[in-house]
Amino acid sequence: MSDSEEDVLHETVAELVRESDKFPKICPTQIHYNIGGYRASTEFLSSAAFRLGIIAATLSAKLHSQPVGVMITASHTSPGEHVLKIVNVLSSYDTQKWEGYLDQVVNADSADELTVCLSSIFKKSQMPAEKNAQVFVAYDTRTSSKHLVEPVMAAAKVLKARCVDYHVLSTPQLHYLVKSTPVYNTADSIGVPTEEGYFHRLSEAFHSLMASKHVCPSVVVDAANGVGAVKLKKLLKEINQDFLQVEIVNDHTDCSSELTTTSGIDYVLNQQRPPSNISVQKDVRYVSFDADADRLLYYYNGSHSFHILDGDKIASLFALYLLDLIRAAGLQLQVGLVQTAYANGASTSYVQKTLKIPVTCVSPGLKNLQWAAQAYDIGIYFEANGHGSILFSPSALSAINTHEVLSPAQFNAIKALKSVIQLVNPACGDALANMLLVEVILAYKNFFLREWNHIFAEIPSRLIKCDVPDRSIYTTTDAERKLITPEGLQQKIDALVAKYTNGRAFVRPSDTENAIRVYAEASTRSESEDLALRIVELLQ
Ligand SMILES: CC(=O)N[C@H]1[C@@H](OP(=O)(O)O)O[C@H](CO)[C@@H](O)[C@@H]1O
Ligand SMILES: [Mg+2]
Repeated sequence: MSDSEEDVLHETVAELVRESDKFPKICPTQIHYNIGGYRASTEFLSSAAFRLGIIAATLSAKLHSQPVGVMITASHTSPGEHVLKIVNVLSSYDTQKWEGYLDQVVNADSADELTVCLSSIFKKSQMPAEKNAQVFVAYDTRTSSKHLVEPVMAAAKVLKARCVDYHVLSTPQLHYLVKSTPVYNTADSIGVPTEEGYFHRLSEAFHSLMASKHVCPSVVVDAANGVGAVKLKKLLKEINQDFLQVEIVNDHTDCSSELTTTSGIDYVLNQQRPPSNISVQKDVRYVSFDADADRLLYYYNGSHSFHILDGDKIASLFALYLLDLIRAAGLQLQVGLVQTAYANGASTSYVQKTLKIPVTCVSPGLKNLQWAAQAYDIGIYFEANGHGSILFSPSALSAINTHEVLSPAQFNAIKALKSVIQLVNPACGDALANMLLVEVILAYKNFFLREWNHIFAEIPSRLIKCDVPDRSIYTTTDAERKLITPEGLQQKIDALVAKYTNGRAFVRPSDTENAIRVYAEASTRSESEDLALRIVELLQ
């Protein structure tokens, strides 16, 4: 670094540190960037947002002006809390290193510490030379979310980055905007980089896939009083009503209201019942989103019971459809499924034994699933909680785009594959896109939810969250399915599991909450419950 560059670096760091005084760090404890981003009380996050803005701009400069997104979302947090997430880049680019930088900067306590930290990071990344960084910010509908935009913008301004405030967006929309913005004019043209471009991409693909179907499904969507309500209404304006009828409930968009605690995916999954204000009618299908609209699940009332179609069922449905299309097109492409240990064992068996495609199990967290999905030509990845998408490798895209079609059936299959590529979100789970794809497949298969549900029967399972004083004593291996420490505990769990028919269980520390999660499967509901509770006793 030349002397003049050193001078610029010192000046910039000094200016950033001065500016950071406007967003003082008041959080008494350290916070860590984990698989869900930074999650903390809103009042603690304004300093984190400023410092995250610095890292976002630095990262963008390092990536030759590729935009870096900052999403401010309430997602599944309780009122008074927020999540700050770096969008897109951190799942693919030197994750550990940059997450480490982030934590150092965000947790620096004094001006001196911040100065040392920033100087070191800037030196390592050859900043702050004029590099035309770009930072895109967006927030969800929670009233307090937009207050965290200002600190991000302030940081970007000091670093002379181009900072765009996209206002209210769903998390997957911001991913789309970051991913579709051309850099170096070599955009792989996933679509026009505007919100309209996003809606157009979805509606065009959906219309093309539904064109030959003679059904008009009717769906009730619980938008969890989140951003999905606003965005789904916009999308529906572009969707031909002959193809899909949607009624939206829980569409209050200030999700600090009490209502979020009785709606949305997490409520439905944890309580195993519909949102409290929905009375589920027989033969109607229902969907719940989470508050930032990157996750979804379906449910319905059968003759005697309530059934949830979660991420495992959605992933299996996607696999079933893609295999059909690939076969019909006459393509040789390897489809694989990526899951976490929370995937129901029956879904893993179904995909491996019935669909005969490989399954990879990875640690929870979408970025882990996305990495693993890259190993396949077409990698379907889903967490049981409804978060997932499909990744098409560059060679799969090229094979599909250049395939020589020999019959009308092959032509139709290739056309459908191209539309699926257009429909799914290339960067993350997307409740809107995935709902449209589910509807396409149900129409194609002539399935109602019952038929879809019956592709396999879940092994009864139970998930329990245990609060513990110190989760750091729990360490794991094998995609977080086995405990290394506390010593001897895994052997005790194995001994318990062996006593149950179809028993499977694991214990892991949560990455996002100060808790331990216990998951158990066994042949009957009461046995899975019993196994989980006996493991909880072991922990205590
Ligand atoms: C059992 C479960 O649902 N775990 C969730 C949860 O992770 P934990 O590490 O279990 O807290 O939050 C993650 C981030 O949103 C998500 O990726 C993951 O699936
Ligand atoms: Mg979410």
